[in-house]
Amino acid sequence: MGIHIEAKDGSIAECVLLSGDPLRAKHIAQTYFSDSFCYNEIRGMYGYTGYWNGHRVSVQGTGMGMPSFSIYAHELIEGYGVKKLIRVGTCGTICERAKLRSIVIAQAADTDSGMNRSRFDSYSFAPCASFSLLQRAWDLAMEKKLDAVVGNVFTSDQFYDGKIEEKVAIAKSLGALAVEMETCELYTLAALKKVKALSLLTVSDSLLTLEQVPPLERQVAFDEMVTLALETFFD
Ligand SMILES: O=P(O)(O)O[C@H]1O[C@H](CO)[C@@H](O)[C@H]1O
Ligand SMILES: O=c1cc[nH]c(=O)[nH]1
Repeated sequence: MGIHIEAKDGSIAECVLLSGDPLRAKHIAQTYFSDSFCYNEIRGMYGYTGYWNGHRVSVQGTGMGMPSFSIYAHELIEGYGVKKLIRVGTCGTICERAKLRSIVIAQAADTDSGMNRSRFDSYSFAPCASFSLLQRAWDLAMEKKLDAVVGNVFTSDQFYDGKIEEKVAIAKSLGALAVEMETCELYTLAALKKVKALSLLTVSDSLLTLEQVPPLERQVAFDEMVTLALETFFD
């Protein structure tokens, strides 16, 4: 039992899906898992364990931004022995290749966050996906002919950022595909704690055209990404 997760020992699977929105986590458990139960309600940050195609799996809400995400990922790994984590999130596209509802498979993450400067001082760590998960997700996405792209993302510290246009221009010029708020911390914690991690992101809006998917779809939809994540764990 941790400060933010009240699950009993042994009640969280080794493979965990991570969603910023706790209601997306609830929806995933209700839609994809059999025999599921809710192991966490602290702060309304739902976590569920169940079975997918006979495999034991969990899903946990993380909240938005690296500090919130970090608390849940830390407690899952240190307190409950979680070994593989796949984020199933949303992102804003900043490139022509990723359209609304495309899946972005995050190979690595740029950031404007100060968290890794605080951790590593002048050492500039490169947060990147676990290659085995990345390769499997990519191969599956191609096999299934999904509208998926692989590349870097920009993990931003602020959603409403007065300097977002300048930052996106830099990120875009360096080849980043999309903006979101957690992947850098996921990949950093995975390296520090020797676990495997991948970030899959469905494009919910465009910073280029300002199009958006409707809010309910952002909360519950994105079936292709969730199925891809589960198949990546258990292929
Ligand atoms: O949909 P989630 O997983 O929350 O991800 C994205 O959406 C939130 C911003 O609206 C941030 O957490 C960002 O990373
Ligand atoms: O962080 C995020 C997530 C979705 N869309 C954005 O523009 N930013």
